[in-house]
Amino acid sequence: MLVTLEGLDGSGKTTVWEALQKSYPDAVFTREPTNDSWYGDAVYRSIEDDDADSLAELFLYTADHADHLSRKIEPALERGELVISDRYADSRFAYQGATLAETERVENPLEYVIDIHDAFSVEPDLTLYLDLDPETAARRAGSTNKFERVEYLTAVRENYERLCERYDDRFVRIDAAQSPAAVLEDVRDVLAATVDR
Ligand SMILES: Nc1ncnc2c1ncn2[C@@H]1O[C@H](COP(=O)(O)OP(=O)(O)OP(=O)(O)O)[C@@H](O)[C@H]1O
Ligand SMILES: Cc1cn([C@H]2C[C@H](O)[C@@H](COP(=O)(O)O)O2)c(=O)[nH]c1=O
Repeated sequence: MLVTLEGLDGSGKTTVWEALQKSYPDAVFTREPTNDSWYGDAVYRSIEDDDADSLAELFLYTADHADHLSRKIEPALERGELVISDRYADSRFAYQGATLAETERVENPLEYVIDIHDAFSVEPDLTLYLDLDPETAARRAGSTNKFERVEYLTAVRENYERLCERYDDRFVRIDAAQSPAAVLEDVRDVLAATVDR
């Protein structure tokens, strides 16, 4: 089973992902951008580049995703393991969908990014969406990179809203404005009802 954690920068995904490692010791914990491949290194270089080309950046993230799938996720799923990923393809849909809209490079940016993935990606079974307002998200994240701006995060959140509607069979919204303990409790309840069933 593939479970993904999604949300704005600072919404608390990594905090939850780290806490879950104790509860699911046999699961494969992974993340995007990856932090163990040169594809991931290239993505991080692009994140630091304020002038990165928006389409080139989309394809760097997507290359990292393709490698992540074939090298780690698909083999784990074939072994019947639980995979929990801190960010996944929906981050691309939401973030690069917003970047491409800002730079007006393609028509229907969200559809464009989704279509690129359709041919090869694996859809998650469950997506835990940590929903938080952009102001709190940017403050928590510390506005350390070009993505962590309130205006941009507002557009990203609007895309996540579209994804919640489109993929309502797998998206579960968690109120990420709660205390860390309350967020984790909600996450554990959802996992208990799906993964542990
Ligand atoms: N529920 C919460 N309430 C208040 N602060 C929180 C909460 N969850 C996490 N934080 C704090 O907010 C900051 C960002 O948390 P975290 O790194 O888990 O977010 P993230 O969604 O993984 O961010 P990013 O996508 O930027 O990596 C950290 O300082 C963390 O301690
Ligand atoms: C996977 C992915 C990520 N991003 C953005 C979101 C963040 O601002 C950075 C790095 O992610 P982290 O969780 O804070 O380490 O990258 C993106 O724009 N598109 C993606 O596909």
